[in-house]
Amino acid sequence: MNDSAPLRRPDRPAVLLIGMPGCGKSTVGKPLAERLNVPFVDPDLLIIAGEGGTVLGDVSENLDREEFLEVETRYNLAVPSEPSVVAPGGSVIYCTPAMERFRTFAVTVWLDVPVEALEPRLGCLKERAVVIAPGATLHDLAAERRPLLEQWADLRIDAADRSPEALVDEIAGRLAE
Ligand SMILES: Nc1ncnc2c1ncn2[C@@H]1O[C@H](COP(=O)(O)OP(=O)(O)OP(=O)(O)O)[C@@H](O)[C@H]1O
Ligand SMILES: O=C(O)C1=C[C@@H](O)[C@@H](O)[C@H](O)C1
Ligand SMILES: [Mg+2]
Repeated sequence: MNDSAPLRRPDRPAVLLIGMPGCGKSTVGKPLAERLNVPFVDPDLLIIAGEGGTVLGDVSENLDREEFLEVETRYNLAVPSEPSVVAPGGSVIYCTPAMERFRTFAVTVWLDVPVEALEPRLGCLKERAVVIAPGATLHDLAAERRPLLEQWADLRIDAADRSPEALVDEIAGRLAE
């Protein structure tokens, strides 16, 4: 990731949002897609629809970590390589084959939100099926994921204390640079 490099990548028509669970990928992704006039894709919703259940926890409850990530990888590999805004679950950064494929057609934007702001946003981590080791805290998870987020991101957005509308403005502006 190089924060100062020009971002516009005409050969990459999609935008992939990454970040910690609850950072706002789904919330920001939808209006961003409207602004860019492209479809919005939330692979978590496709997983629920395809695997059955009403929340991701219904899908993950009988799967171990690796089995769940295999399911997540499979659904993310099936996202069309077309103009779109894609907002997968935060754990997509562990799905290396899917991330490598996204890199061929999407600019990856990391919504960076501090743990203190995430805690009140996140309800039940189990219902959300957050991929977190037993006994680990959100701080532990953020420390584990930060290097991966840095590795995959083309652009990091400081998304603390900012409305979804303000984030859409900033991301759309950076994409147009
Ligand atoms: N910029 C923001 N300001 C305040 N609250 C926000 C903001 N973005 C999202 N939220 C709230 O945070 C919660 C989680 O947001 P969201 O579901 O979009 O996160 P996510 O990044 O998609 O998480 P996941 O990785 O679990 O899919 C929601 O209740 C949403 O309303
Ligand atoms: O960041 C995470 O670990 C996750 C976030 C959820 O939205 C889901 O995508 C998934 O169950 C895991
Ligand atoms: Mg989401």
